[in-house]
Amino acid sequence: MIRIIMHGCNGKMGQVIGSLLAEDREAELVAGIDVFDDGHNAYPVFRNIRECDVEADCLIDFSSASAVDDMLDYCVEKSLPCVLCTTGLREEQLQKAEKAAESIAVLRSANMSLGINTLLKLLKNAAAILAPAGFDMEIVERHHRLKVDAPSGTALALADAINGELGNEYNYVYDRSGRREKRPEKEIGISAVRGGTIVGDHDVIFAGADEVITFSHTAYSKAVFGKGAVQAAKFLAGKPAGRYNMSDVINGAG
Ligand SMILES: NC(=O)c1ccc[n+]([C@@H]2O[C@H](COP(=O)([O-])OP(=O)(O)OC[C@H]3O[C@@H](n4cnc5c(N)ncnc54)[C@H](O)[C@@H]3O)[C@@H](O)[C@H]2O)c1
Ligand SMILES: O=C(O)C1=N[C@H](C(=O)O)CCC1
Repeated sequence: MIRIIMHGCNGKMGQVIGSLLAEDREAELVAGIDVFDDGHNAYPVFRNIRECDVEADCLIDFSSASAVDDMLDYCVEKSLPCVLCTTGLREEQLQKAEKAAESIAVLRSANMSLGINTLLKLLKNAAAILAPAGFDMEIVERHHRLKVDAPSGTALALADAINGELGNEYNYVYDRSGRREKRPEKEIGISAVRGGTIVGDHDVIFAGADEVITFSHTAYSKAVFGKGAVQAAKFLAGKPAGRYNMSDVINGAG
């Protein structure tokens, strides 16, 4: 059995992971960490990660950006592989995750779904053909009203996949309201919509002269993220230090 610690266990994603692992024959939740706890979980919950003394093979994190620094310190100290799913991290935190990957296995992915990870690959081909032909690129994401970070980590990852393919020459534009000028060529517009219970929609629009091609991904339930995270934890347990991503899991690398 692979023993997993759930960081952010009483949040929406933490509870999804709990339900998935309750039915899993290969992995189990051995402890949870959350600042809020009403005692309803079937595993021990610690309000402070420093208090968690439970042995485990991997940690899954769906918490809050403000909780990620302590979580990374804990994983490094305990030599615990970490599936880092929280979004909205600052640049210094991304660097800290890179540094942690020098001593433990770290898999960071803004979106654990198979669909988005496939889209990340498809976009590279599309951008390589369409951008030189003069197509403008815009990303529109839509999420539930409780989401605190904007734009979504996924929207940024989609933009990075396109930009990386194009030599990182494009600027990201989040707000055009103060501008009075035509759209420059080398930009990727990223727009965020928040409302209701939308699980997560991403449209990547390539707009050319007289034609538009749109790649759309819709998550219909949070289970798509949860399944990917559990799959990633099983993959990461026992792996040597290094930075991993969802394509390693999907391709079954190593
Ligand atoms: N990578 C993905 O596929 C993916 C999918 C969904 C959500 N997310 C991201 O995961 C994060 C959590 O999402 P959610 O919808 O579950 O949010 P949520 O607000 O429902 O849950 C977060 C939980 O973390 C807890 N928390 C806050 N500070 C903490 C701390 N210091 N220590 C321990 N626990 C703490 C909160 O009490 C809460 O229970 C967000 O950043 C979200 O964008 C990523
Ligand atoms: O519900 C959320 O919050 C989500 N966050 C991730 C992001 O920011 O991209 C993935 C989709 C759901």
